[in-house]
Amino acid sequence: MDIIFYHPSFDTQFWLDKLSQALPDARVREWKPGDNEPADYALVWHPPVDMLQGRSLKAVFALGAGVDSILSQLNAHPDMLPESIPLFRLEDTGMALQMQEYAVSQVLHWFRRFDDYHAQKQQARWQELDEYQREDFTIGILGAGVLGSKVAESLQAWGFPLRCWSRSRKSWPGVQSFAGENELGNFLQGTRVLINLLPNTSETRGIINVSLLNQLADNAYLLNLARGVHVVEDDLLQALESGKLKGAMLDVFSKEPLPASSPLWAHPRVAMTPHIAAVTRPNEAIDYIARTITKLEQGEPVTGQVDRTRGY
Ligand SMILES: NC(=O)C1=CN([C@@H]2O[C@H](COP(=O)(O)OP(=O)(O)OC[C@H]3O[C@@H](n4cnc5c(N)ncnc54)[C@H](OP(=O)(O)O)[C@@H]3O)[C@@H](O)[C@H]2O)C=CC1
Ligand SMILES: O=CC(=O)O
Repeated sequence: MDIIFYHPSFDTQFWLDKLSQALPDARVREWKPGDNEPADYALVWHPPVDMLQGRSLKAVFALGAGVDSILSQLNAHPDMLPESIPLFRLEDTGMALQMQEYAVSQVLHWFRRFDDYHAQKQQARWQELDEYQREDFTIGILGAGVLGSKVAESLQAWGFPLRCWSRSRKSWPGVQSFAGENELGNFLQGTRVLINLLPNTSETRGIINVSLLNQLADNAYLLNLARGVHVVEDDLLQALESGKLKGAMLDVFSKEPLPASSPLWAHPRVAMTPHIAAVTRPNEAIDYIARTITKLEQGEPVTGQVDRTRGY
């Protein structure tokens, strides 16, 4: 079996060595421009179109959880990957724990008013503030998939009221489930901390806009862990100015790296990280890919296949 690998920034040799160890019968090689030799599987992130075009592959694996970039490439070049070739993505493979760490630490930061205490420190001000109450700190998670479900689980341990919003209804103990567009308004009403873990699709792009933000509880917080294009950045700034939003923590931006001219950099109530909320962990990812390829070869059922019509 032949496997081709392409990632613009990973340590390719490390991946080739580890993949060869995990799949000893496979010949694994880095794809380079001009390589038209046959291959059975392709492991990719932001692949050049000619890497995949015209190949009769058994499957393609995206080396991340979100497949928005490869699906948008496919929109522009539908012949790059015919529908008959399944596309897989990474399901968790170590990302859920990272998302849990990020979400729990940020929610507790806001709940314990460390943002306010930090602002007071800037003014050398020693003043005890009123404590927030858990019952006023309802957390709403947009997206109740692999990562959203794990984030909900970790926040449950802290006793916050929890709710989630997805396309299909969930029945998770202790989490109120809202499903579909018709229930989005009820989901937002009373939500104090909004955590975004939606995929980037034509239905979700721009979803965090002025109309959505206005439906949140007053003095709400936004934690965007999914994609920058979910948020209309001008509307976010407006909601911060009006006081509707007390703070925002952003890991992702509509343009990355965030341009130096963005007003988000200097905003005192916006914190940010450079798209590191959950990075691909090579060992776990290789383990998942090797297991999935082995099952595909044996005709066994697998998980992680992207529904290209749905967009995630
Ligand atoms: N910042 C970072 O470092 C990282 C960001 N990400 C982002 O996180 C996203 C989520 O990942 P993951 O949890 O694995 O994805 P999943 O596909 O497992 O979950 C997606 C969830 O979103 C819901 N959803 C999709 N479309 C809609 C819609 N139109 N209306 C309501 N709900 C919708 C789905 O509903 P249903 O359950 O009904 O299908 C599902 O619950 C990724 O797509 C990626 O963009 C991922 C990894 C790292
Ligand atoms: O943003 C990262 C991903 O895996 O998706």
